[in-house]
Amino acid sequence: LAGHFAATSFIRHQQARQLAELTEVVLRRSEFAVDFAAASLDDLAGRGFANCEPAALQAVRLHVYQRSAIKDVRLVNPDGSVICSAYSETLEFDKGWVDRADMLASRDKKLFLFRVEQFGGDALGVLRDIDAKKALVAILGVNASLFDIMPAELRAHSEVLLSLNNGEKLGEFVLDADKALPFPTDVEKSSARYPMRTTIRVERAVLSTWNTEAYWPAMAVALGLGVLFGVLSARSRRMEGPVADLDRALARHEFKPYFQPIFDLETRAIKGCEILARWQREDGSVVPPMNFIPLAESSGRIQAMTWHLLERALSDLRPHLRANKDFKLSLNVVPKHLLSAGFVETLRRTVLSARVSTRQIVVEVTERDELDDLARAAAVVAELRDYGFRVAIDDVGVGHSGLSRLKGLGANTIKIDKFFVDTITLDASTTTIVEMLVTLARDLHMTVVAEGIETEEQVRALMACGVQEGQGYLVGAPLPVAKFIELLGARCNKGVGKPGPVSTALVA
Ligand SMILES: Nc1nc2c(ncn2[C@@H]2O[C@@H]3COP(=O)(O)O[C@H]4[C@@H](O)[C@H](n5cnc6c(=O)[nH]c(N)nc65)O[C@@H]4COP(=O)(O)O[C@H]3[C@H]2O)c(=O)[nH]1
Repeated sequence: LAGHFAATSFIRHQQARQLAELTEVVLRRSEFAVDFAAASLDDLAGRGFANCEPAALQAVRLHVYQRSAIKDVRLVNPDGSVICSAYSETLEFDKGWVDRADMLASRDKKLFLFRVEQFGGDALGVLRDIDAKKALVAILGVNASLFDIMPAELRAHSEVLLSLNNGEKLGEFVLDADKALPFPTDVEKSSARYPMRTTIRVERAVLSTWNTEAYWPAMAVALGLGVLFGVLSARSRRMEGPVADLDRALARHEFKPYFQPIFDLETRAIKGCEILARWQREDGSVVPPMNFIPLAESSGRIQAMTWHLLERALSDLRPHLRANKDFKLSLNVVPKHLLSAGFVETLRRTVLSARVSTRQIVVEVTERDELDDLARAAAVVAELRDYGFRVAIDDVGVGHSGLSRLKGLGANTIKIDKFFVDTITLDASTTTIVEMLVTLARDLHMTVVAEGIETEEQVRALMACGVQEGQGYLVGAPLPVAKFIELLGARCNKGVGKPGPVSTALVA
């Protein structure tokens, strides 16, 4: 009975977690769309197009044409009334245009959101103050496909909604709009940055069948856990702290750089690689980074580990880096380390003493944790770039920062998370997001790298969105140095320029 109870509550807990994650995804995508609109308006204002001159309006129309999510751009007075519109004919379709007083303020005090009713449908107005006399408004079609994320079993029994904090609906994904869901349960998340929230509404009855195939495994786990708990608690009394383990491993140089190729999607030429840490224990077992990076970070060991990995990687790949000056080596750096005193100087010294050009080193900063002090981070990025280093923002799209923050950072490259690559061939919503990212990257003169590419189909979909570089098992998993060099050699002998078949991929 205890096993049954544990298994059922495990499944309920899993379901609640999955629904909360899906709601979070919808919220992130919606924030992303607003970020995109705001960045587009900033770009127009920065280029001096916030006026009604025919040449400016023509430039704005071109801008709108290139961004399918943005339907129109208007110049407005401080009270919100329209001065002129990129597409003046759309003005007559407006069904009520709200005053400034009825627009909702964002955390960024120069950005307001409101609902626009157009063509009988809902759209989102994003107002950006330019100066005391004028503001720009982007009308954003909150594409229903942005929310097309529900698993197949739930699609017909759920709704995905986006609304403003005043309750007005901005967009929804519903299979049958005429049919209300019987006995729904709601999971809701509000944005911290924008006055809006997302809701996933699911028919309660389908939850009793969703994922219940996990019942017997969960039951087995529940029973097994009882035994394990006894064993573990006995063992933990004998165990030393895990931080001591880390220190010992550092002293014994057990942290090894593995290398994952970064390739040109069209030619499949290997343009560089990312260093990914592995802990190679004395007994030969290999521990993945997620099992020790968080601890290394919280215990302050991440800095020593990062420098060790870089030195080792530079020495492993020095002949290749010196022979091929276009080859780039990417290193993961956590925000805290990036902002620590002496980071740039130590990096420069380490790279120069290996006699490698700073131009070949890419500092990858993860965006998963919020970069609290954006101004300081931007100053460090500027200093790095002055010395010739390149800077990439990792995990874009799943992290905490908005695109406007990314823009302020001044990095060279955006890395699109595997999360988006996984679904790009499955749902239209991912394509919309990736297209937005690529457009924005192009505006900001940034390059885009997609992570976690496993299939040719994904390569084709990413290329169609304008992505040029990627990494993933399709060409190579993270490899120990000998295997990585073997892969580089095999590629050179084969000659690049033609897509490499999957058979040339190596696994660690
Ligand atoms: N299923 C699948 N997975 C793929 C594919 N291509 C790449 N991956 C995995 O995706 C992760 C990409 O690295 P990341 O986003 O930088 O994410 C990294 C990075 O954030 C962190 N990390 C790894 N090494 C270091 C390090 O030296 N320093 C720091 N600070 N973080 C590190 O740990 C994360 C996880 O690293 P890994 O486990 O090596 O996982 C790597 C890589 O092995 C694919 O086609 N399919």
